[in-house]
Amino acid sequence: MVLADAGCEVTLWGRRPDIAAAINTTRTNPQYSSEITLPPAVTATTDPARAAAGAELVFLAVPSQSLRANLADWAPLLRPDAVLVSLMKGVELGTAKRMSEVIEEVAKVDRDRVAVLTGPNLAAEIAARQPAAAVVACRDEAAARRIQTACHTAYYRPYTNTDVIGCELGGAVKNVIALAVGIAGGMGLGDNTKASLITRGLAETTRLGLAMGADPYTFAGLAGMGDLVATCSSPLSRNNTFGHNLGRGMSLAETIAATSQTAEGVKSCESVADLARRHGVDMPITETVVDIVHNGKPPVVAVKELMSRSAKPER
Ligand SMILES: NC(=O)c1ccc[n+]([C@@H]2O[C@H](COP(=O)([O-])OP(=O)(O)OC[C@H]3O[C@@H](n4cnc5c(N)ncnc54)[C@H](O)[C@@H]3O)[C@@H](O)[C@H]2O)c1
Ligand SMILES: O=P(O)(O)OC[C@H](O)CO
Repeated sequence: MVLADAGCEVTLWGRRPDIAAAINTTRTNPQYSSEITLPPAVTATTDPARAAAGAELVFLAVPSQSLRANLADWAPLLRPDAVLVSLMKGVELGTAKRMSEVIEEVAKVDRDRVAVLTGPNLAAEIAARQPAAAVVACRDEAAARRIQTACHTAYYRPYTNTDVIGCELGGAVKNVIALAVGIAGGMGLGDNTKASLITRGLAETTRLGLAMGADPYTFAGLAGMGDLVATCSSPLSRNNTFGHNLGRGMSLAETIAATSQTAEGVKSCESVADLARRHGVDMPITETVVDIVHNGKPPVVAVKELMSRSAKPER
């Protein structure tokens, strides 16, 4: 919708023939965001060759853990000069790779042709065409500007940035922090607790970013603070809601059953913790989220442990 509103011809690939047919005939997706009428410039197909044919810009928006397998099928179909844009906010399990790294590796493209679009962009609000800003990150500034133009509308304001690592980490780690904030909210804890988690969450994100070569200023921008605030304060966030359900006592199985879309932080908390260990960075909130979500640690115990860590200077 954003790309079409900005003047692009868009071909949307999806797995399910019934949904693709519904989009083409009714201009709506009956499963997600059925209240939106898609612009006429959007058509849908289940044929990846048709979606890729001639596409100068390819926006990738499948759940992060499925990117490698999906892209392996699509890569041979892409135009050799296509620019690939990741909308995904996760880190691959096992390899601890960022999505742009997976794209470079699987599609065998130079990193100047891989970009990331991120920022405080809760889908339902974008779909309602409410004003929002975003960041297009690419090592090649000219490519970032092309993408910026391709998605700039009256309600969507993208900025460019060359710090791909920082922008990607901001997007992936905020999902983990949103789980922590959601858990706190579900436990009945208030705004001091949430603000402390958000701020210390940003501190551990920045520490990891510095260790990986990111620009620390990125974390004060839309990809860092901006997305963290949106995700940690909104009931529209899947990660925040997932955490809230855990915090109010639902089991992991019940919480997964109640979640219809991807909450990236659930898997990426493990890969972010892995990345932190590989870089020798301390990420106590991320480790706590792993313990609660995957190791069955009761949230009350986890809070006590976090609060009894040794006292230290703020930075
Ligand atoms: N929804 C948002 O508000 C939002 C905003 C910004 C970024 N993102 C990021 O975009 C990415 C996708 O999120 P989403 O909200 O669209 O998630 P989603 O769960 O709605 O999945 C996206 C699409 O991928 C399809 N899909 C699921 N598993 C698949 C698989 N194995 N292979 C192929 N297709 C599959 C789904 O049917 C759906 O159409 C995530 O990394 C998320 O963090 C989401
Ligand atoms: O619904 P979430 O938690 O995946 O967050 C959506 C977007 O990433 C917010 O920018």
